[in-house]
Amino acid sequence: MNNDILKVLYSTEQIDEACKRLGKQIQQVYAHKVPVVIGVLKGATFFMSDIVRQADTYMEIDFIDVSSYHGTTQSSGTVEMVTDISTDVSGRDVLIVEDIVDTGRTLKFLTDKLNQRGASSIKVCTLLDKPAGRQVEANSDFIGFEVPNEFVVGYGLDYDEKYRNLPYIGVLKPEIYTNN
Ligand SMILES: O=P(O)(O)OC[C@H]1O[C@H](OP(=O)(O)OP(=O)(O)O)[C@H](O)[C@@H]1O
Ligand code: HPA
Ligand SMILES: [Mg+2]
Repeated sequence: MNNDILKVLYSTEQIDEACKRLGKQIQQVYAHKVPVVIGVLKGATFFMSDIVRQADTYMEIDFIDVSSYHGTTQSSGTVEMVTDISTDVSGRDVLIVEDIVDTGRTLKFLTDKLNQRGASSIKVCTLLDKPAGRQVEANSDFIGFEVPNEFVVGYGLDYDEKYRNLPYIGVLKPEIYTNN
């Protein structure tokens, strides 16, 4: 699997540092609240589990599974809900935890839905922000790294459902895409 990587963008150590930094920011912002922290499956699996343990503050956690890339490097343009949260977010402070904001469609879908359900505040923490990919407006409150306009894999991010278990974030060799 490692042989498929062209270059590493963010090492395990850099990701750990970003999680510590963002966790402390979240701890401060929610010091006197009990937010519902929602991890967006599947990509944010590892980031979610790492970041919540860096914030020494009360919180509830939940997960939502949405999908729009379906194994490819291009957004289908339509965000589908696979599995919803079980928490009632009405009147609650919500923090969405994403692995990446690219076109912004997934984040818009989620913030629209949570607003409709009456969340009293919605903030967003994303490990990666790819502003060059943006198709719809989508802003994050806590950002780990701003990534260049390349398709990235690892630490939860997939290509064709694979590479999520790489402990770092990188770019695949071009032949991996062309051979698929
Ligand atoms: O800003 P966008 O262009 O909407 O892209 C960002 C979203 O796309 C990916 O999810 P994907 O649909 O691939 O599902 P997955 O997390 O299960 O891989 C990623 O994990 C984000 O949730
Ligand atoms: O660059 C990416 N990599 C993996 N999944 C993604 N989903 C949106 N952008 C990306
Ligand atoms: Mg994906």
